[in-house]
Amino acid sequence: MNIALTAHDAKKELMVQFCIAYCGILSRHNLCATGTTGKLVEEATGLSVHRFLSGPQGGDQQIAARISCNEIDLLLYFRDPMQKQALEPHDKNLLRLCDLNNIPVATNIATAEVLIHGLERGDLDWREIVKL
Ligand SMILES: O=C(CO)COP(=O)(O)O
Repeated sequence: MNIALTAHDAKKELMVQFCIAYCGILSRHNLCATGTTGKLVEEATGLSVHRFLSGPQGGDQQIAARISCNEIDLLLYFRDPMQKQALEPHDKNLLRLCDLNNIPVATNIATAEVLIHGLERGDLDWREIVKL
C-alpha cells in the first residue's frame, strides 16, 4: 500500500514517535511524505521514505495530486488544530480529495492507531481491488 505522511510543526514529534512504534508495519509498505516530515521520520526510524518538497514549497500539493489520481491508499496527516495552517484552503483540499476518492485519512494519532491496526489486519485490502 502507498502511505502518505505529513504533519504540522507541533505534531512532527508525535508523527516520529508513531512511526517508531509502528516501524515494523510501515516497513512493509511504500511511504511518501512532505519534505521535513519525511526527513525526520527517515532519520528516526531508518525507514525508506520518498520525500516530496516541504509543505510550504508545495509538498502538500504533490501529495494532493497523487491522492487525486487515487495513488495513495492511506494518509496520516497529523494536524495542529490550534494553528492557523489547519484552516488554510490547501489543507482543507487535501481532506476533501481523500473524501472524493474514499481514501482513509487520520488527522490525529487516535485515528491513526485504528487505521494502522486495520491496515495490518487487511481491512484496507479492498484498495488494491479498487485500483485494478
Ligand atoms: O506543510 C506541512 C503540513 O501542512 C508539512 O510539510 P513539512 O513536512 O515539509 O514540514
